[in-house]
Amino acid sequence: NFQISVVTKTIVMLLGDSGVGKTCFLIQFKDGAFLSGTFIATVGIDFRDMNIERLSLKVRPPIWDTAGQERFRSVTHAYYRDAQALLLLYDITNKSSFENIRAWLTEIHEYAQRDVVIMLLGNKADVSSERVIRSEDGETLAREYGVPFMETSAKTGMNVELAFLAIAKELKYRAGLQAGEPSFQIRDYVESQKQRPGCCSFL
Ligand SMILES: Nc1nc2c(ncn2[C@@H]2O[C@H](COP(=O)(O)OP(=O)(O)OP(=O)(O)O)[C@@H](O)[C@H]2O)c(=O)[nH]1
Repeated sequence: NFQISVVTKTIVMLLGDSGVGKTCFLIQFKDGAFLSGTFIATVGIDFRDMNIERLSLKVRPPIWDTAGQERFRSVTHAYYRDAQALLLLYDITNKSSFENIRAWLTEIHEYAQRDVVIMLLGNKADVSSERVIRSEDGETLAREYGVPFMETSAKTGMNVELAFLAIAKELKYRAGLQAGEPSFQIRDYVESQKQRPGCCSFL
C-alpha cells in the first residue's frame, strides 16, 4: 500500500545550534521528563524510535536528534535528504542561536528534500528572565520563510507535543490520510493551538 509506506518511512529530525535543547525536547516528548544539570552534547546523530500513536494518529516516525556542534555537521548533512520533517530550534536566551537560524535554513535548502516540512521553535521559553529574543522576532523570521513558529519549553513541556502533532497531521494530510480535513494548513493549526509564554498553567 503506497500511502502506508509513505507514512512508515517518515523521519523527523531535530536541528539547531548546540545547547538549544534538542535532546531535552525529545526526552520531554518521549518520556514527559526533563533532565536538568549536566549537559551532554550529542555526538553525530542519536537515533530514537518514536511512537506518535498515543496521539491517536497512527504515525510512527523515527525521530533523529542531531548534534548542533559544527564538527558533526557533515554527519548530519548525509541524513537531511531522508527527513520528511525538520524541527529547527533556537534558544530564546541565546542570541547567536537565533542569528544562526538563517544559516540552518540555507543548509536545509541545500541538503533536504524540497517539500520537507519545517517548523521553527524558540525553545527555553520558561526562562523569561534571561530572554533576549522576543516572540515577535521569531514570528517575523518564520513569516519570512513561510514556516510555522511557536515558542516551546523542553522543561515545562509547553508546545512540545503540539510540535510533533502538527507535523504528524501535515504529513498525514499530504499522504491523503487526513479524512475530514480537506484543507489542513499547518501554520493556521499551530497558530490556533499553541500556548503563549506567560499564559495558562505552564509558566
Ligand atoms: N530552562 C530550560 N533549559 C533547557 C531547556 N531545554 C534544554 N535546556 C537545558 O539546555 C542544555 C542543553 O540541552 P540539550 O538538549 O542537551 O541541547 P542540544 O541542543 O541537544 O545540544 P547538542 O546535543 O550539543 O546539539 C541542558 O543543560 C538543558 O538542561 C528548556 O526548555 N528550558
